[in-house]
Amino acid sequence: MSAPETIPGTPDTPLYDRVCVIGLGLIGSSLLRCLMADRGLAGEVVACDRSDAVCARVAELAIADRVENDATLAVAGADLVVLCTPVGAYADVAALIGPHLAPGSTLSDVGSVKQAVVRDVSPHVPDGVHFVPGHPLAGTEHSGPDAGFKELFRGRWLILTPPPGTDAAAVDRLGRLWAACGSQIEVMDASHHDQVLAITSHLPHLIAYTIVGTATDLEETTKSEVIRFSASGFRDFTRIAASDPVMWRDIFLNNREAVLEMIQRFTEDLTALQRAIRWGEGDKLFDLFTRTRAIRRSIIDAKQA
Ligand SMILES: NC(=O)C1=CN([C@@H]2O[C@H](COP(=O)(O)OP(=O)(O)OC[C@H]3O[C@@H](n4cnc5c(N)ncnc54)[C@H](O)[C@@H]3O)[C@@H](O)[C@H]2O)C=CC1
Ligand SMILES: O=C(O)C(=O)Cc1ccc(O)cc1
Repeated sequence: MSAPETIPGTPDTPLYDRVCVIGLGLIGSSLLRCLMADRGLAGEVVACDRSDAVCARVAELAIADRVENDATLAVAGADLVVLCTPVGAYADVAALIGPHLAPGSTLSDVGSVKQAVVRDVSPHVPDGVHFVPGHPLAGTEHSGPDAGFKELFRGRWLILTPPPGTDAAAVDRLGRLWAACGSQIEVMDASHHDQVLAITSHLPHLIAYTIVGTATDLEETTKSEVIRFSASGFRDFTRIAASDPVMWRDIFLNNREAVLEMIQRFTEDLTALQRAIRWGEGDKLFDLFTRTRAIRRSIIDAKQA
């Protein structure tokens, strides 16, 4: 699906009458900021988090019309509810809010995995509520409501994974909301999403956690040198390895099959490189590094096109 050309809504006739965002960290608070900046998207913006401190901070930042600590009250009368908690909390949150979702409303999310989300949330979605899972391919290593910003989704992909048979109008309407936040929309099935994200996002994060963990386990003197002299390669890994531990624990536990398959393939390729280094097979190293450089260049070219 390409970005729709129609104007998403106006303050008089907004795209959704009431949008409720549950989980007010980096992603939830960025979405709130987008909704508050464009009053054609939501007539009323309701924010909900289980943490009193987070609710208080969101009220202070004034990035919602109303802040609710109780999710059952927060979702009442909303025609769009977006789950923005770590995915490990989805089953509990869905069980809690399911009976309170308005008929005809849409339930969505921003979770980094999609098959487990369908597994955990679908059983709690009442008949007549449209369930349209989503994933913005946009983020940082920071967490919490202060980390969010309204430009986060600009120029980034937003993947929707509606289960077969989902109402097309509900999918289109949600796509228009994200397009208005600056995202480019793609629709795919949940299992394909999880395969693609396992190699493009989940494995890179696992490698970063591993490298930084390995450096941390080095003896004290070497460790302090690593920190002191860390060049850009290692520094990039430390940025990614600073990502939220709860969120990433939940991602790996909930995309187990695809991640394990990618680890297997990666391990085999790493072993091949290990052999090439051991036996001085410079051609093999050169050939691989030449191919990977071409991939990097094609990504940059595609971005500039
Ligand atoms: N951080 C990133 O770069 C990206 C994250 N995502 C997805 O977005 C979701 C949220 O991630 P972040 O915003 O980074 O997390 P975050 O850690 O910044 O915020 C999560 C918020 O959820 C709240 N929360 C946790 N359990 C809750 C519950 N049971 N009920 C109500 N609130 C609850 C926490 O109090 C916290 O305020 C995750 O599912 C993640 O996979 C998607 C794209 C990028
Ligand atoms: O900070 C980075 O480099 C990221 O990769 C952010 C990110 C984290 C999780 C996602 O599901 C999508 C994007």
